[in-house]
Amino acid sequence: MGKRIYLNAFDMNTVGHQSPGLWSHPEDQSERYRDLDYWVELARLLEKGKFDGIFLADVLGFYDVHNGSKNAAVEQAVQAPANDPLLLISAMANATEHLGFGLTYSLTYEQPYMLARRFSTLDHLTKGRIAWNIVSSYLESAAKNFGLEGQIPHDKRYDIADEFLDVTYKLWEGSWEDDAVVRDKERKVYTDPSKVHDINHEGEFFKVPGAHLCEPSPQRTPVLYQAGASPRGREFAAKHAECVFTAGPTANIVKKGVADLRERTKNHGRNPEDVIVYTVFTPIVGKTEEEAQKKYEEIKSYVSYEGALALLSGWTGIDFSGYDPDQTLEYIESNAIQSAVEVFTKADPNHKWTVRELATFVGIGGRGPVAVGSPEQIADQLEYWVEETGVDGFNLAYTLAPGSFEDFVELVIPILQERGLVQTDYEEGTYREKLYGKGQNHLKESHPGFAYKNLYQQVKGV
Ligand SMILES: Cc1cc2nc3c(=O)[nH]c(=O)nc-3n(C[C@H](O)[C@H](O)[C@H](O)COP(=O)(O)O)c2cc1C
Repeated sequence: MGKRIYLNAFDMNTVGHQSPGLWSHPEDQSERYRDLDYWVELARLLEKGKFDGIFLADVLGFYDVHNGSKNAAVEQAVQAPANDPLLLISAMANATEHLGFGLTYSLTYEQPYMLARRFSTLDHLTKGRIAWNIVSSYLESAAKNFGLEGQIPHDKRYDIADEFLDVTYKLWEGSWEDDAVVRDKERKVYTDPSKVHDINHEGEFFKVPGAHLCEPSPQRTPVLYQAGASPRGREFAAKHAECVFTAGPTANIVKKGVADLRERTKNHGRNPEDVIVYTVFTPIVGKTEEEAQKKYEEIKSYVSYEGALALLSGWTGIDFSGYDPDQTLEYIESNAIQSAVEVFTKADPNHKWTVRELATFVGIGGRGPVAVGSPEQIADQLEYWVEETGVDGFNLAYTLAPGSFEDFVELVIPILQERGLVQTDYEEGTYREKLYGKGQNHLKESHPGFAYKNLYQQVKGV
């Protein structure tokens, strides 16, 4: 058996997600995002295919950089309209037993005290199957609607994020002792108050004097996802993340990013292999290669060029409307996703991307590769990417929802299972146990959040 490949379905509570224009394809049902049954059916399908998790992305504003307007994004449904992903999870969890839920929540527009409570609640309700995709947001339009003049500068967002995480670790790990809750009906004591500690946090950005409002949940700290890819972003990921997401057009580019991340992880005193790295990948599978190619050609004809530019402009912070389609992209410092500019400029000096090429590439599945082929060919490609780049798994983007996931579960999963590359059944237990092994409900000792475990208890004992 080769190395186990981890699989996440990559989705968002919106229309079309990573493939602008494809919502208009007759087979696409992503407009059913408004319908809870749609999500419940999807969760059941993914669990049938033994996916590790569903990763729900989120943004808090319109993609309005292109042409200085939100019109293209609104018209072409470029990650808009977008509903809140959190509210889908209870229903999906109730319909499944093992699937993990990766929920994106931006910390830039949230207080740590509130966010910690949301995730503890979800960890209880999912029986320990929740993960937090830590983002600090990249859209100017979001910042303005949360009352800011504009976005907080790129690297400062990560400084704030560092302190935010410290506060949440204190709440999740340090505030309630393991045996604080006794639920003793005879003595009429639910919780021993001497075992619930105020965290007394007073930092540069946050002040949280009190105790966590929730009792300890199965995982305490949710599984931590992160996708920062700029140097500062990778530093943050190397320190905090248990699962890291990356996206790049070629194996060589992704490989460099993975090696850099693992090196940084080591520098933080963590085992580089403790970080599970996923890259974005979009499969278009047919029963035969010809069928897949036909599907691909058809899918391509539904991609929206304007929509793809709107998406790309939002990610990079660059307005492409003034560019000639044959003009090449050069590196520009940006306050949005710096790595989105970098992978298409600096990362491969031998390849200059024209705007047209970029839009065509991004139009299907965003910033990751598209693989077209028979089930065996797709399985070969996944194996190749793992071997070539050092990633541990994939965030599989869809072209048509839920058809892409149905095809994958029906056609590709059995082959991957036969090759011993993906799980044929789930481990029991929490999401963290399913990723790291039995008994691993909580953060590993080498993780910075672990230091907060029993912190206040020790202080009291001094
Ligand atoms: C696979 C993947 C998924 C992402 N999902 C989100 C998301 O849902 N919401 C968000 O605001 N940012 C998302 N991002 C962006 C990153 O979290 C991060 O903000 C971005 O890469 C900017 O950081 P950087 O400049 O350090 O790369 C995602 C990135 C990747 C690679």
